[in-house]
This record gives sequence, C-alpha cells and structure tokens, in this order.
Amino acid sequence: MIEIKNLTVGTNQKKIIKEINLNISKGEIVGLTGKSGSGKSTLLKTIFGINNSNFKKYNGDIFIDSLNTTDLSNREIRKISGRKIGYIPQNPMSAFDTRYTTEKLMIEIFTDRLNVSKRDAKSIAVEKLKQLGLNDTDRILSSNSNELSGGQLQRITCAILTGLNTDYILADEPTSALDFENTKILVNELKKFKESSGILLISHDIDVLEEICEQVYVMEDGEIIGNGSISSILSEPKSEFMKQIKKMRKLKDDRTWNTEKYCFKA
Ligand SMILES: Nc1ncnc2c1ncn2[C@@H]1O[C@H](COP(=O)(O)OP(=O)(O)OP(=O)(O)O)[C@@H](O)[C@H]1O
Repeated sequence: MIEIKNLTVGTNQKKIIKEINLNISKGEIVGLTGKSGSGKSTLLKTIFGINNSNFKKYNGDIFIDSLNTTDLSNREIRKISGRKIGYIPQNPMSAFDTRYTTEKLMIEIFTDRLNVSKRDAKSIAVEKLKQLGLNDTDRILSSNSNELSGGQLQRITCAILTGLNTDYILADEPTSALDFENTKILVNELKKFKESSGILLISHDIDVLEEICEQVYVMEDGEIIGNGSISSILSEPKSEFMKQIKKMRKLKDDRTWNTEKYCFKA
C-alpha cells in the first residue's frame, strides 16, 4: 500500500499541497481531480520523488509498502522506479531521450529489469504496445520520441510499466490527449492492470473516473476537500468546481437525451 500522511510541500514562499492524507492499495484505482493549479501533479511528483528543485517538504511522510520513501536519495528512488512505482507524466516529451528509438528504449528496460533476452524483450514490447492500441508497432518501435505524439508517448510509458508489472502506477491525465476509442482501450488496460497493482489516476474526465475509480479525491488550493464515489461527490458538491462539473454533466446528459429524441422522431 502507498500511504501518504499529513504531507505538506511547497516553495519557501508558499505551501503548494497541504496536509494530504491518502492511501492507494493494490487492486484499486484511486482518482484525483480538481481545478487546474490545485496541486495534483505536485502530489504525484512528490510521491515519485521528482519534485521541482525549489520545492521542500514542510511536513509528513510517504510509505510505499512500509518503506518510508520521503527522504530517499535520487539513486535510491531510481532503484525502486519501474519495479515498485512508475509514473506516467502529463507532458511525457521531456521524460524521453530523443536519441533513443522506442525499440532501443523498451528492449534496454525489459532486458535490464526482467532479465530476459533481447528477442523476448522485443516480443513483450510488441505485445504491450498492441494491448494499448498502438497497433502500428513497426513504426512506433523505429521512431524516436520527437517523432511521436504526447498521447503515444504516454501509452508507451504505460506499455513499459505494464510490461514491468510495476506495483503502483501514478498516472497524470493519461487520457487527456486520446480520442474516444483509445481512451476506452487505455481504461480497459488500467482496469486489467489494477488486479495486481494500485493506481493513482489524475483526470478531469468525470466519465473515466466514474467508470474505474471507487474512490475519488477532490483537490482545491492544495488541499483535499472531499472524497468518495463520483456519484456521492456530485450529489453534494462541496466546491464551485464540483458544481460546475455537475452542471456540465447535466448538460451532456440532456444533450444525449435530446439527440436520441430527435433521432427517434426522424
Ligand atoms: N516550480 C514551481 N515553483 C513555484 N510554483 C510552482 C512550481 N511548479 C508548479 N507551481 C505551482 O504549484 C501549483 C500547483 O501546480 P500543479 O501543476 O501541481 O497543479 P495541477 O492541479 O496539477 O494543475 P493542472 O490540472 O493544470 O495540471 C500551481 O499554482 C503552480 O503554479
């Protein structure tokens, strides 16, 4: 289990996330939503140990399967990264080395971490890419990161982490760059993956959160202001942001209904 206890992080001038308490167990996808700038990505980066250099911890602890990772060195973080915990960044471009093709990158990671031959590593890469809807595997594998889109790079990261069978995945808006069909594919992969892993998922997509998260946390101004199922959160929205989401949802439902009515009439 990942346990976050009373975590407060920020710059010298300002606390960005405040007194966060949150748990992620294997077998569940925990959702995280909230206004832009409320601190969601900061929380994920803090858990993964890659926060901005001008940030400091004011208070709190992070435990990953009882190991206190709050003050681990970069070297120690690298050791658990990919095995115990993996991160799908919101802007994956900077996480990839543009000199590497996807094939070189995936083969290197799988041979190193899974102790398999290059041939087996390539088979795993092809299988995982296809599972994530990246069916044009020859092109994807022979491309460098600067020849691929942000959504493709996020799915490649997801393919690497599912290939490694990482214990916990922190995913920062992995569906935001995807069309409907590929969102469905990724959602199904996350659902399958949660059987053996725990996932913390940032999303603004209420339909996605509703479909795959039993527990969703809402952040505002660095604090968690509510949690529960999407239906319970929307039935008693505690902030302006959640009220807006409820309104948007109703508009969408009305539109769907109207469209159906119109189609039937026609
Ligand atoms: N390096 C930094 N120095 C100072 N403040 C920062 C830094 N990085 C982010 N912030 C501030 O921290 C706050 C939280 O940012 P964060 O990226 O965590 O928000 P978010 O909820 O993930 O937003 P979004 O939904 O737009 O991705 C914002 O006000 C942002 O301006």
